[in-house]
Amino acid sequence: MADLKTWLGGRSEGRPTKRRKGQDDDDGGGGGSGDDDDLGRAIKASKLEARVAEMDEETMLREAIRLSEAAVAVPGRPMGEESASEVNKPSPKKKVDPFQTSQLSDHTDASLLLEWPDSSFSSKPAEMINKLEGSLDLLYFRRWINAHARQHLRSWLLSNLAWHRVSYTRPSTKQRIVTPRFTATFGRDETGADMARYPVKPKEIPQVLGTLMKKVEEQTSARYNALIINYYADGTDSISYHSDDESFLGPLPTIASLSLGSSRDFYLRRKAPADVEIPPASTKSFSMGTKGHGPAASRPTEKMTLSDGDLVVMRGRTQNEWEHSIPKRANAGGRINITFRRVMTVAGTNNFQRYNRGLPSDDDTRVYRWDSREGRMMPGSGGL
Ligand SMILES: O=C(O)CCC(=O)C(=O)O
Ligand SMILES: [Fe+2]
Repeated sequence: MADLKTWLGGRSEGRPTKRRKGQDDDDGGGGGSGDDDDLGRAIKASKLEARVAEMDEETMLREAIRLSEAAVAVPGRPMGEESASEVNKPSPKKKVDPFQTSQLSDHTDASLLLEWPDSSFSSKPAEMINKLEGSLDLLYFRRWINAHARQHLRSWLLSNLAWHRVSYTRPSTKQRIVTPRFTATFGRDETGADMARYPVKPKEIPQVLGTLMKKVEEQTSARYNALIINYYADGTDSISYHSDDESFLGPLPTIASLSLGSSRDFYLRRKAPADVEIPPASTKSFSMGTKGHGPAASRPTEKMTLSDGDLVVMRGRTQNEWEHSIPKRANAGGRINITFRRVMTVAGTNNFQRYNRGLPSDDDTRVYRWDSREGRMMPGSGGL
């Protein structure tokens, strides 16, 4: 077993997690800033912020299911920044629509969204975030999309997309998982496979998103063919620690992630190298790849805040050696995140459909649409 100090500071090869996209959708929590010196302070702070960091895996799962069910039952907050005093108030009775989606849906600047002129984007060069000998390799374009364009994009997404709240029963534990966020998925088959090989046919990438994807490709020097769009209604929605390191994304996948709406913490945590033993998370029979308490809490972490318009690109060995998460928070309004990635196989695309759009056999096959009068997602029909 490698010495922990060496592991914290030194070179190591990561070990891919066994989680697939969307599996065990509890909340990771935990983490902190990346430098070893700051680690204790950061962990303490992050534990205060994310109470789930203290829970064992089983409790986290139960809590996640409870919270995500509550998030469906309780009206979510509309997107936009909120003052602290507004948080935890009962849902407002009057219509609150800070994105003015009702007004914009008729007046959405179609030419802006279809052509995406260069003036919609910041020309500032990316900040490069490189840690632990390049194992973490990020490009960070703050406020990449300008305010006008991102408002139109948000409105367009909310007005036009059909969203899913995927639920499924985990085969190993028979536990019912409700993913604590809404998702929409689009993709393009580039394998030339017979469409019969897709139990759920990938949805064609809408033109607005296809042209945006081209801009992201130019900016990030990579090619993509699959989009996962996440909508986090409020701070109870989250994505737990995971890596997008599935083999169908290729050996060193580049994943670009665009944020719209309320700011959220984005935590990255180094995986345990293959030669470091991680004690089990609890005495219960839960095993979640490299997740766990104890040494997990002392892994190098990097904490960022992703704000409206920010574009982050995870490159190189990042997915192999690090995990990332959006932890639950008390204070958060609505947020949309669009991830761009390149899926290489039919099985990969089917995996995305499974974990982001559900299957006809799932409990909840409802489609959700944004209701601008209610200011939240409601079961509905239609949409892209
Ligand atoms: O919401 C985010 O910023 C992260 C989403 C993510 O990690 C994913 O969809 O794989
Ligand atoms: Fe991810």
